[in-house]
Amino acid sequence: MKTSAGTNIDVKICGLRTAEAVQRALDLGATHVGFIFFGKSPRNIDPADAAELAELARGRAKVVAVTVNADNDDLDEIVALLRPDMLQLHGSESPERVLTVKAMYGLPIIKAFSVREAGDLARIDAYVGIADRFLFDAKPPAGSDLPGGNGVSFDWTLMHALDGGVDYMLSGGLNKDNVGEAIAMTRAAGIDVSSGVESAPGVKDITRMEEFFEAVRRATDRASAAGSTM
Ligand SMILES: O=C(O)c1ccccc1N[C@@H]1O[C@H](COP(=O)(O)O)[C@@H](O)[C@H]1O
Repeated sequence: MKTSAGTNIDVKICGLRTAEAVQRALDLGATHVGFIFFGKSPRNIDPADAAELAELARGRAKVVAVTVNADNDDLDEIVALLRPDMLQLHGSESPERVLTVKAMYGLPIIKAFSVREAGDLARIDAYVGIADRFLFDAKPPAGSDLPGGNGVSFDWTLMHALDGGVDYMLSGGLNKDNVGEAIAMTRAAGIDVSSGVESAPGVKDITRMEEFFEAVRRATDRASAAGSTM
């Protein structure tokens, strides 16, 4: 998303399920639109339905298929129908599995990692040069069925320990009230939100999306006024 100050930050709106929400996300400046293929999620969508929605985004934003430890049959169906620009692997996929999936479809991979403490970041080492982008999300709360989309944040100061060259998106409990602080604190190249722009699980709220983008715009403008190279 290009801000009024001319800076760039990627904004991914995840878990879209209606044409209205996709259209509004695009109009507001989403750079990535995410579709969730995980049966336990309230945002789960049938690949054929997602494919229809993806046509609205084609050429305007990157279409991202979000999967969790998906097998080849499921991935084949999702990729064939959706024709995503990127795959987000949000489970416990090994580096070898990421390499295999990347080779199978020739698509860039966003590999998600759940973070609670500093040691969790070391897990990315094995994926450097394999995953195209990292995504840091909070660890799910105890008892949750979902590896993501839980609306919980983690300690963003942990990101300060990352090598400056690591290209990553930040997610986990972002909303209009905290996204500015998250951007200022981490200088993430992209942010990703799902439940923080919903009125109920799986139901995107247009006003909340507008407020979210406005908060991102304010934060990036502040960062650019302060001389950040964001
Ligand atoms: O959103 C989901 O339901 C979901 C399900 C399974 C894997 C990932 C999922 N979403 C991802 O979770 C994070 C953060 O979500 P939230 O903003 O805290 O609700 C985000 O990266 C989504 O892509």
